[in-house]
Amino acid sequence: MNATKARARRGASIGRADARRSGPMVGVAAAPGDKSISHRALILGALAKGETRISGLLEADDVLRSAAAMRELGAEIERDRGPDGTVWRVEGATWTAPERPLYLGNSGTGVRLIMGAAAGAHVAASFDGDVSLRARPMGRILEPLRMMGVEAADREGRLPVTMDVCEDLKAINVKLATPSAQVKSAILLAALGADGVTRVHEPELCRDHTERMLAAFGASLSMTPDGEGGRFIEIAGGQGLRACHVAVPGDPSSAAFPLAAALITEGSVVTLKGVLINPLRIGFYETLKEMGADITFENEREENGEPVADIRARYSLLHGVEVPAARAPSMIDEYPILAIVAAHAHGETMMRGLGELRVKESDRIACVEAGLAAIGGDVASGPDWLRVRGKGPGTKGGLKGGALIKTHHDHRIAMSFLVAGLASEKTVEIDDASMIATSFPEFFDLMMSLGGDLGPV
Ligand SMILES: O=C(O)C1=C[C@@H](OP(=O)(O)O)[C@@H](O)[C@H](O)C1
Ligand SMILES: C=C(OP(=O)(O)O)C(=O)O
Repeated sequence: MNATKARARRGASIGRADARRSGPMVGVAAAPGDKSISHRALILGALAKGETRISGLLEADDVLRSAAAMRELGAEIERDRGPDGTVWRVEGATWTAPERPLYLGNSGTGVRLIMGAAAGAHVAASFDGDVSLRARPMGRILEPLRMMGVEAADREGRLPVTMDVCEDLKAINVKLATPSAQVKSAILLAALGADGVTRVHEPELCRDHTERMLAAFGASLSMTPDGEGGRFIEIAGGQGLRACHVAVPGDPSSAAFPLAAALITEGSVVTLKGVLINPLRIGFYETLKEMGADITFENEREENGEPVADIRARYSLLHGVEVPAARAPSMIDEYPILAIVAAHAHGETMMRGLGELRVKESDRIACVEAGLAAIGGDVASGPDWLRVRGKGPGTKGGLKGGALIKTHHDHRIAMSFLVAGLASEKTVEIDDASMIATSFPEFFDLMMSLGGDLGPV
């Protein structure tokens, strides 16, 4: 066993980790299941009549917390290993008030969608999370739920939150103030239990997995363009859901890390198979192509109502670009890794419309700026923008490395800076790799199988 493998074997429950200049990164790997779709499959399955079968579920901490919450609310959930792989079986139920607070760990998607679903299912519940989740805004969910009639106690718009039952939930007509699929989804899930037709105006389109999956579970909802790039979604209350089979595609947000590593380490060519290419999720890949990346979608196909492809990336000489604010919802989780790629491009990459990054697992604008500056990047930021000036790849450009990066309980910051280390002059170390398990538990194994020299220290 070589030294890299030996340190990987030290386990996934890890603190510090580091990454060294590596390459080439070469190989083909399956992308881990999509986190957004995995949460939704469990939640809708738990609400539906009958047995929902889920294949390809992402078995990461965030998703497993949602599964645990569904059990607490009354659903029966089993994990079976069959001849064709692992299948999760969810037997839906009439939800009942859980005995303890639902603890969603680090997961914004889990807590926000389940708050909406619990309101729609007419159950009382309390919600809590880790130190990062406790710092994130929940007013954006509580406000529409209160308009529907829910009474809830919170800690200045943050967790812990305790929601009462509202038997006569009212349909509402709302315009989303922030382009957030989590807010939109919470409202749609609550609307299932409301009296009348709820109408959500989404001025900027964001991921539509809830809408697609509600339709797959037999709900009727309508989507109408607003004539200005957004749309109206209408859904009537009182609809029951019917169990179905969900095949979870690969996560484009996770695939971004090995593919970005290939783009910035000389001689690399990496393919990630079965990645979701829903148009509302692929802003990162569009941006990379504009930067001159040799990145291709191969074998495009439709699986279970979502478009997927195998994505291949080759080491490329990149140039900086202006990333328009309008693209932010379709690549909202990919800015940290884009900033690392941009540091290896020639010239300036300007990213605008990033206000939402301030309220993710960490303040991602601040974390990226501090981290990149510590490893020799030329970076600046404003309230909702980030600018990276790259010096080009390789030994004359690239990043110096040689620093310990603070990850602030944020998996995407952790993975982004480990990828940076693969193409830096000196080792890049991160203070805490444990959060990587919230979205991408196989990260170290997959990156090492492609040739990356990284792991726990
Ligand atoms: O709906 C979802 O599954 C998600 C929506 C996004 O959050 P917002 O809707 O708050 O932007 C994204 O950042 C998160 O990782 C997953
Ligand atoms: C923001 C993220 O997730 P969540 O909001 O579910 O915590 C993410 O995965 O980058």
